[in-house]
Amino acid sequence: MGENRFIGEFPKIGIRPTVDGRRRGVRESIEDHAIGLANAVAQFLSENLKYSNGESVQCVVADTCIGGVAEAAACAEKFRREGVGVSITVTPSWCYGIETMDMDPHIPKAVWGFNGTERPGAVYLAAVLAAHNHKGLPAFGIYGRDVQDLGDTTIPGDVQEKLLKFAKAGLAVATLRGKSYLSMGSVSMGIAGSIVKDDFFQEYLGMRNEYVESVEFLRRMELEIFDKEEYEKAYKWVKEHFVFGEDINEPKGQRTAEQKEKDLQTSIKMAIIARDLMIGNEKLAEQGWVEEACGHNALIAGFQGQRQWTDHYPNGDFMEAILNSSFDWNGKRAPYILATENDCMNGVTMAFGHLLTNTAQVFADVRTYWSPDAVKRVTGKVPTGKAQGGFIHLINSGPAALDGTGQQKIDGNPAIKPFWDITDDEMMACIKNTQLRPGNTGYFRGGGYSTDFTTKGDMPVTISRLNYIKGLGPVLQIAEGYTVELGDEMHDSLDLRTDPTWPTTWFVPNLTGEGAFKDVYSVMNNWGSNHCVVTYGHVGSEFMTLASMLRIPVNMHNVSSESIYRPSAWNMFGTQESEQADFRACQNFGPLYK
Ligand SMILES: C[C@H](O)[C@@H](O)[C@@H](O)C(=O)CO
Ligand SMILES: [Mn+2]
Repeated sequence: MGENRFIGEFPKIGIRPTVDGRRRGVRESIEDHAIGLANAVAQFLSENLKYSNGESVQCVVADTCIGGVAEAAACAEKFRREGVGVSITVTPSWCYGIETMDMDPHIPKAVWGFNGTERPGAVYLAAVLAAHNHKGLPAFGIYGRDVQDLGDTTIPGDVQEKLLKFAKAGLAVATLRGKSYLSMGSVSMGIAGSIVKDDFFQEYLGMRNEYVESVEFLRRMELEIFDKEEYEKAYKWVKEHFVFGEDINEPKGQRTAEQKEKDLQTSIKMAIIARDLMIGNEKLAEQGWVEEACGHNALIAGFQGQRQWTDHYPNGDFMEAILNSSFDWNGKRAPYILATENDCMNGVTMAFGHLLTNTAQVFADVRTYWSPDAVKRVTGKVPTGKAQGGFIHLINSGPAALDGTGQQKIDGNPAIKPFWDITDDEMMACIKNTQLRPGNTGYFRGGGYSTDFTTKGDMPVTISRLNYIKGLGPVLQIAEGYTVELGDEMHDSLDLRTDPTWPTTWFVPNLTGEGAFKDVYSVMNNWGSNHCVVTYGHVGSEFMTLASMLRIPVNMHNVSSESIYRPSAWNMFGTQESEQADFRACQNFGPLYK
């Protein structure tokens, strides 16, 4: 379908059928069932999961059943050769735990112990999970709720759910590994999130850090180190399809028509150059720029922008918005992950959301909690419906994907979809509902174009954010909720008090009445930084599964306890106060790549 932008292949899922190694009767009687289960899991996962380019996820099954150490080693060797990044062990029977288990410390692991009783698959499951815990190699247990008959290779619904949750998060872990975070510029406006903690990237994510100074954009523009044909195409596309909105600057702060035209051209060139910096472009090699053609293998990047760049050159808003979207002048394609203000912690959070859902992400400032009283004081009206307890204004110039307009649909409702499910009409609707507006020249003295839109209401979304705490390391916070619409009048009076050329999302978290989710105010009050990421869907539990694989504790969430899925070892740190147990488990096992 789409391209693979990165060096190497997408990680595969390795399936390991394990059996009791006793030949002359026992092994032979269960092998077919074990292989049948392994094939069923492989088929189920490749039918239901896609890589970020839209292709089906690939599974590899071990060449033989694994009854002992020699076969476990042969399987590990095959998995290494095949580029397996995630492993799932399946069995209907008793097997020998420490002789058959997957010992690779970096590969996320799950074990499905068949719930039958003719043979003791669940006994193995318990034994092998104990072995994983004993050895500090956390694994996810999968034990179906209802007993199945010997020989049955159907995958029950509850097992399917766990397989998918595990595999999605596991593939995200394996995809991040070996990729780069590319920092374009340095720290923006004193924002701590834009201090790139290389130890965090290396030890928690298995990623490399790369750095280019923003002056590289100037060099590439001046020496025309970009595909000029592509630039012409992009320029035409932008002029033809985007609505150009009003300039809200005071007349003396407005840029001239000539400057604005130049700003638009620069903005488009910046988008092409940033993408080339991230993933390379073979067209550059044809022009003799072979080094530049290679790119930085960057799955995530950040652009400092403010202030040195934006004080003199057009802002990065168009570049950030279009790269983070699921489409551009070349048509629909996976989003590139680009954080504004070089907030790498939000950039990583965006990558989590993208890899778990294959959708575009909305990067935003967590700007304002509007209480019902404050809304009444300012507008004379009280908010109603989902917004009645107040709401949070998410708004930042730049990096909100245009998919965040909410103009795509699932079952007739506003949604954000993987690029391969987006129709041409939906793509155009995202564009038509966005205005390119001359940036606020008080902030952006070098001009540029911000992307103004308002997110459709009633979308189930999850906001999240990784924070870095000295002495503790990274922690993740999550709030599931909904986007809301306020009606034109209320929207205008609240939005116009802010930076109205920026994209706005009105958000209401789901409340539990307790702790940080006591009310909307307390969610705002407990947010750990100036930024968050909006991901389509209620996917908090997917984030939590991923965080546990990376040993990142979750310090705040409103995910129901039944849908939380973590390695079995986590229960050994306490089954009642799961938040504290998570902290202790993460601390105990330490970063995945340390
Ligand atoms: C214009 C301002 O500097 C904004 O960019 C500011 O509100 C932020 O986004 C801070 O994260
Ligand atoms: Mn910001």
